[in-house]
Amino acid sequence: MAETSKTATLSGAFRAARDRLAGAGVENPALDARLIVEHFSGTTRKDAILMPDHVLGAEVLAAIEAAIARRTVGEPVHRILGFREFYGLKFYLSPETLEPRPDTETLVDMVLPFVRETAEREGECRILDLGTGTGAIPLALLSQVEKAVAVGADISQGALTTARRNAGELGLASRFTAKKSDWFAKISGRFHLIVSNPPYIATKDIYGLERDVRDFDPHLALDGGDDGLDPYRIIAAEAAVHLERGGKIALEIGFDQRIDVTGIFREAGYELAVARHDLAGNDRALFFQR
Ligand SMILES: C[S@@+](CC[C@H](N)C(=O)[O-])C[C@H]1O[C@@H](n2cnc3c(N)ncnc32)[C@H](O)[C@@H]1O
Repeated sequence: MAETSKTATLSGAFRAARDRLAGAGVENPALDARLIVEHFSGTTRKDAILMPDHVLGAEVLAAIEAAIARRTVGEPVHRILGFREFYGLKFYLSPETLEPRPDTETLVDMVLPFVRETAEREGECRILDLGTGTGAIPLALLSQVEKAVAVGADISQGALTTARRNAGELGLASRFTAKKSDWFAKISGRFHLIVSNPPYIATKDIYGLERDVRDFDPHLALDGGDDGLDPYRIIAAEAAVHLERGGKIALEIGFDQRIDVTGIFREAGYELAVARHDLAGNDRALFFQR
């Protein structure tokens, strides 16, 4: 990164970073260079256009250099920045949290009308998110529906600390409770909506995943057991006593799991009400009712 160290302007730092990432074979070098340079220099896209000759100090250049070095060896750009945007909101990450993915916005879009209608009709909508990670799903819903409240459950204490932080940063802490629980084990009460993006990769497939997922997302967030379906079986078997009358269950699934997951929930007495594709056209979200 010697070139960046010598280059003290905003545009120079960006070019050097982009060229370094391109040389290392990073997939979107210009985008990642921009995210890194902007973040560590505290500048915006507008600054890059309006003041390309803005001089960056030695400390900023050193931080950019360190970040570029991490990116060249495969660390995902949002892990380096420490946050990722989801549903237009900023979510801080930690080693214990999955990076929330754009595909999961499909799930939020699918359930949002139900959350709004329930909140209007009942005066509130109580949501339980199983395996909450950063809190991305329930916090996105709370940001859209003022009369909604949520419990975000996770078995990982580190994830819950991050989810609590995100709720606070987003001004949603008064309507969000982070709860340590092995699925339903410590959950009490009934909810209008149970939502989950559980770990759904078969154990044997984890080592074949893309390196940025396999090496940087926590395996606890990925591993769904022998066939990837264990969490769905638990949720299908135990959800009923936690659902309000007319309550629904919404799940993210792997691209090839629609038939299996629908079968698991049918056997437990649910019918598939809605199925949604993600932006790539893959099956991604299922909505069940009794
Ligand atoms: C695929 S990640 C989803 C994270 C977040 N909901 C999202 O969509 O970005 C699955 C989450 O389930 C949690 N998890 C794994 N096993 C669990 C269990 N037995 N009980 C509760 N949560 C669990 C993981 O810690 C992880 O946060």
